[in-house]
Amino acid sequence: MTKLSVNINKIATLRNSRGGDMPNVVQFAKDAQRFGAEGITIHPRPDERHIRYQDARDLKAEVYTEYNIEGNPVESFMKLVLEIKPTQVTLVPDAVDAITSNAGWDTIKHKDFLIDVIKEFKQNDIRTSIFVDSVLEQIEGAKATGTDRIELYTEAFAHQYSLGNKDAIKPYAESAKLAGELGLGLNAGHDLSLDNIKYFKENIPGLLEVSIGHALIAESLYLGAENVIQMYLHKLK
Ligand SMILES: CC(=O)[C@@H](O)[C@H](O)COP(=O)(O)O
Ligand SMILES: NCC(=O)COP(=O)(O)O
Repeated sequence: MTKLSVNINKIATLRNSRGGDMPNVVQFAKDAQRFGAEGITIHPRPDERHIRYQDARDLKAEVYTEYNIEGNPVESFMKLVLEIKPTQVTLVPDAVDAITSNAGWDTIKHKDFLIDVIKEFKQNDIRTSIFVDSVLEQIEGAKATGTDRIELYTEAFAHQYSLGNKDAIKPYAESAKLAGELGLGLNAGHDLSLDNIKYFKENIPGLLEVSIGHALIAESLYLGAENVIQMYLHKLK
């Protein structure tokens, strides 16, 4: 069974574009859970251009499924996560100016840093996951940090799959196998979508959780547009 955690960063991005409170991110999280989401993911960035630190606090009371907070463990992020104590923290090595996440950790180079950070979260009963590329040495390096889980960075798979290259799944399947042998829990995310999720799931053993945001929100807009346009037309009759 693979859990679906809905990433609601895009809801905050849409809200921020007008400066008001529409759509309301807490209400969206409540509704997403009512619709069946098994987790809510947010990724607060230091410049708060998507989800804000205060959103992260406001969501705490309403997320009764798995609450997953992703981000680079800079001081302000560490403080926020330790204050909120979500179900899971996913560590992502984002540059401050990255448009979106674009690489996994170098778990070998940053081993000592990751060991310290992971220890602190685990001492506070927060499950840890680290964002990694599908490279076997990096999965072994992740094991050495003491993390509970890894999250496979799936952007390359999603891109290649969209071009028809189904073999792009191979490094992910090998990484998943190794993670299972090492006793690491397995999550995945980035650019997963209605197009590629079934194939990904079918080929990745032991997949515990996927976090999906960008495509899920875009698909929701598109699949909902006909209904909403019809509702406007009806009210304008
Ligand atoms: C960690 C990851 O894979 C990203 O997809 C991220 O969570 C998305 O964040 P943005 O919505 O800020 O691009
Ligand atoms: N961890 C990945 C995530 O939360 C969502 O990524 P995306 O679907 O917005 O690319």
